[in-house]
Amino acid sequence: MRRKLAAGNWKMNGTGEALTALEAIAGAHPAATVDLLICPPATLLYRAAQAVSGSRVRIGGQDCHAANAGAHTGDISASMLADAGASAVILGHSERRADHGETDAQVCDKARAALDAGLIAIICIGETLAQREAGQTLDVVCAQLAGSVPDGIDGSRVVIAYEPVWAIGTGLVPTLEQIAEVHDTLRQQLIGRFGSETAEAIRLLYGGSVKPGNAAEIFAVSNVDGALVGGASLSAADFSPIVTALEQAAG
Ligand SMILES: O=C[C@H](O)COP(=O)(O)O
Repeated sequence: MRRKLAAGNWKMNGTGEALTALEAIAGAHPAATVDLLICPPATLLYRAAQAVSGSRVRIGGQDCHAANAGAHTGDISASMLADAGASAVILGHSERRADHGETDAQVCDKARAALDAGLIAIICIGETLAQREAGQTLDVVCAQLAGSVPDGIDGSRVVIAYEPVWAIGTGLVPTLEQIAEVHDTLRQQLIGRFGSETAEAIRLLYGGSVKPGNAAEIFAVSNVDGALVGGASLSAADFSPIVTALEQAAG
């Protein structure tokens, strides 16, 4: 049985005072029945990990380099994230694919490095609006899935986040039928590649304008195992009701 996951991606938001929000999130769910993860900027990782120590909240990074160490100015390796207190890392977010030209092959290499460092790899995929309107959604996400997920994985340590690019930060959300179509297709693709046991252990998150007002209906969709939340993860007032909705969906 997959354990549901509410993950927050703070993106390039937050300095020291944001730890107050993190502590509020942790304090709101002292006995959470779902997994909770917040991914702050790298500058806050260590302090964030200290701040949630002893709580149900875990801390994650937003990217890592594929190499373990070396001459890569400005980059951070997966083992460095782990050393700072992270237990997971987001990889291949559409903002990194767009801003830094990350390819599926690079995301795959990063995921392998993350898994080797003992982190959970949260691999993001999703279509643009133009691709959606051209009827290419399933082809696009299946190609990203095939290219971004390494071979030989432990399914329990891999998370796929389906994030339609056009739904991120826009307030636009796919219909529940559209979410179900993609998530069901992803599950079938994973079963075909890895077999049922591994594929059924992989959690599939939906991301893109998840808010307290739409979380419950999204969490009721088949093969939705949680959410990757951007803007609404920046405050306990917004994130906490999403966590509660996920706990209710978990039963
Ligand atoms: O990683 C998170 C996503 O990009 C979603 O962001 P959002 O909830 O602000 O739309």
